[in-house]
Amino acid sequence: MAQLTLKNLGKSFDGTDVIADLSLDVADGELVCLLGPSGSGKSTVLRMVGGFETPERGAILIDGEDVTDVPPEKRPTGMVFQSHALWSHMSVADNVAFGLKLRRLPKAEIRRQVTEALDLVGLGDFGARRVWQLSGGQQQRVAIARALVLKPKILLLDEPFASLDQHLRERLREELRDIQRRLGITTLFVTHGQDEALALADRIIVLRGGEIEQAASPDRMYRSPETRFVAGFIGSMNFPACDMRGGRADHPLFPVEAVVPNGPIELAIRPEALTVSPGRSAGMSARVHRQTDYGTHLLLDIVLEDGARLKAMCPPSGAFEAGQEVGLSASHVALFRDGVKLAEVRPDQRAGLREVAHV
Ligand SMILES: Nc1ncnc2c1ncn2[C@@H]1O[C@H](COP(=O)(O)OP(=O)(O)OP(=O)(O)O)[C@@H](O)[C@H]1O
Repeated sequence: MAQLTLKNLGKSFDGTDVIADLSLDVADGELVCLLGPSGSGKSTVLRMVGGFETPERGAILIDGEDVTDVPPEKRPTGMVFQSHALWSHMSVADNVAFGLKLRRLPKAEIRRQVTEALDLVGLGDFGARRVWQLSGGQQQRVAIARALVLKPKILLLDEPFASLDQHLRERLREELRDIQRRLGITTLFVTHGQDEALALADRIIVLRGGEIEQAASPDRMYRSPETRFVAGFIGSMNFPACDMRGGRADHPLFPVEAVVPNGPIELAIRPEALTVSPGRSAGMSARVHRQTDYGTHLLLDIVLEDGARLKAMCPPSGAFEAGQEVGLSASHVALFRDGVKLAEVRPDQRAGLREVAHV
């Protein structure tokens, strides 16, 4: 199918750099999610790839061919927007057929391709309906069919499911993933939902202030965030602070040995990496402040003696009471200083935690 290359892209609005110098390779058939907070430049990157914004610097290549100055309608890209921009008075089939008509394909061929595209998104029987007669999820499926019917080399989606309720969003996400795999189409998907990115992507690109903060598989992004920003942005994370002295973090609950220069650090601990047991911790008192039952797990809000708050995930069977004193231990801790990861440590039977990976 197709490979996408972004080379040193730069874009500013009103004299302010929104994208400073962004380079990215998307492999043939890969689904890449651009993830980041509002205003981080995700849509701007996508719109530049689609030809709706012009970069001031850099180049966009599709299969090695420079398309930077090619207008959107001539690019081998198909775009799906959050607001699907369908013509509500027209039939579903006519909406999907629109681009093919512009290409002046024979009528019978248009009908065949429209049917094929609607079948692909599970709307084979809906061709004659008016768009306004469809649900939000069905309308978004039509928008995807309309993009795919033109057989683009690259599929671009800008928060396509953001306006749908959670169940529908999850279903459409799975359907899109199936379609994308079946077609093997190279895809760039913009979202600010980390769960969406974790569920969909082959690779996640976290954008922050128009720059790539980290690029990694969902698994790696979750298990081994490289920066404090990514650690806090993806999933839930506790960040108890302490000092590093003589190769030892002096946190009373989470003593960590690591080759890290002395000075203040933050320990990054996932709620599911904390083990909570009844009784008092050796180093410092910790009490359950609140317990929320999510069915699949309990989420404990724990207050430490020094006032710090931690979230801990427990099996649904291990209920605690508010105010109960508990013991805590961590199975995986990363050390951050000035926003950057210094080391990652896992437990050791002899001495609590010791360093296993030094970054
Ligand atoms: N046409 C425009 N004119 C002026 N500023 C713009 C324009 N488009 C985007 N911007 C600015 O560029 C920055 C990046 O915007 P962009 O829409 O790419 O971010 P985003 O990460 O997609 O955010 P969101 O998740 O809110 O859609 C923002 O500060 C935005 O205000």
